[in-house]
Amino acid sequence: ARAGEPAPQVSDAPPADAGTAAQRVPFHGPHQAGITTPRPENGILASFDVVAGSVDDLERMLRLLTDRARFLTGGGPVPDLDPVLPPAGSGLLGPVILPGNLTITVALGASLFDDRPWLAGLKPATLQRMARFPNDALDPALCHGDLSIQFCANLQDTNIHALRDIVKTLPEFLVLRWMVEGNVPPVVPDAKGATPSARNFLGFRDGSANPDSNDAALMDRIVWTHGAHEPDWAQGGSYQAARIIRNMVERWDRTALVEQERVFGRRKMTGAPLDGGPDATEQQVPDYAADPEGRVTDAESHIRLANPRDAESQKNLILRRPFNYSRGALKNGQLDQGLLFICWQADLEAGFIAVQNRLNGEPLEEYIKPIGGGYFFALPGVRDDADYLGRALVDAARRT
Ligand SMILES: C=CC1=C(C)c2cc3[nH]c(cc4nc(cc5[nH]c(cc1n2)c(C)c5CCC(=O)O)C(CCC(=O)O)=C4C)c(C)c3C=C
Ligand SMILES: [Fe+2]
Repeated sequence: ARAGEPAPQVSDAPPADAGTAAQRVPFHGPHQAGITTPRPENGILASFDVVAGSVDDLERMLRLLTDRARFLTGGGPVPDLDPVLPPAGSGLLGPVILPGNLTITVALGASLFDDRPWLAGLKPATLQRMARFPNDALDPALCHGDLSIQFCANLQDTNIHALRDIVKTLPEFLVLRWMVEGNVPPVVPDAKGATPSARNFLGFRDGSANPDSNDAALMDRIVWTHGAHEPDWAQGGSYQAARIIRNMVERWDRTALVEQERVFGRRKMTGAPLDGGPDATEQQVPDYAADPEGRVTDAESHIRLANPRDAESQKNLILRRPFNYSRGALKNGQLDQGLLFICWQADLEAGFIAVQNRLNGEPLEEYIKPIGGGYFFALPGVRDDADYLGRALVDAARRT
């Protein structure tokens, strides 16, 4: 404490930063936030079963969701109610909600369409139920769902507050199926002010070769749905592939560094590709044409299989936006840690499914185990105060 200021007490809350608490991501726009938005420190992915037997139900649910998301991401005072009633909110954030960089991203699963004849013809072109891949050990309690909501914010309490608000407001429509909490460890910017990629729980920088999320033309091509094969209502949305992938961290921490680097095809500390010189950074682009036999970068390495960087694989680019998760210990005494892998693409089959099929059998499989997840379609954005999430879908359902 400075002179004259009271010394901090055990019972004081850790001081928050007023600037970051007030950070606000615009809710309105052609696309939903939380997809090309830079990741804040914390995330939650929650999957729900939907109770909606008619278009009217669906409309009421989507309007309610929109209202809550608009308020929670914008912030403002919580209304005072008669004390004989439950309070308007959980109170977790106090009487005035500070947005704290919150984004709420709503996406629909294939089962929402498949189980409802009045939506059947309107399913996005490549939306489907997630099928098992060879290395998967899927827990049914952690898979699929009619609707996903991704919460991202500076503080996990902001996400939890938003989740509790939505669970409380929409009990007649939403039944929680599974949820995973994750985080992205902050990194000190380098001397030039650039921030390197965050590390995952295997200790490697994750995100180095991600497409540039500030390149709007690139995002239009690889992230946002477009084209005559998609229903009109779905233009400007995006497919979400979510995978809960356990990391066998005890085994990994006993694996030789050369093997760890061979498995990924990158240096552990810098994130540079293996064909880079001693000063190479994670931004350096590997040159596979100069290494056709895979002597420097193993042909089976994670990055080479995920993106062989040939003309053909250009159409398989995806935007990865993952979170690390750590949720205690398993009954066998192992740490329960992993990656909440989330990626976004304009076409699920050309994106995640094609990349995962190339990765099947990769050496990394010895250290990871996918245990859950699902595929969802993020609705196009909410244009203005008069609009709501999925309005075009509801209008189309009424016409058919
Ligand atoms: C199907 C898609 C992918 C899954 C599932 C996946 C899981 C996964 N990845 C890591 C760690 C790293 N991945 C890296 C690169 C990378 N990964 C994918 C796809 C999936 N990863 C792609 C498309 C790429 C980029 C390849 C390229 O363009 O060169 C890296 C290297 C650094 C980086 O670019 O991010 C790491 C490290 C883990 C731990 C994991 C599952 C637990
Ligand atoms: Fe990866």
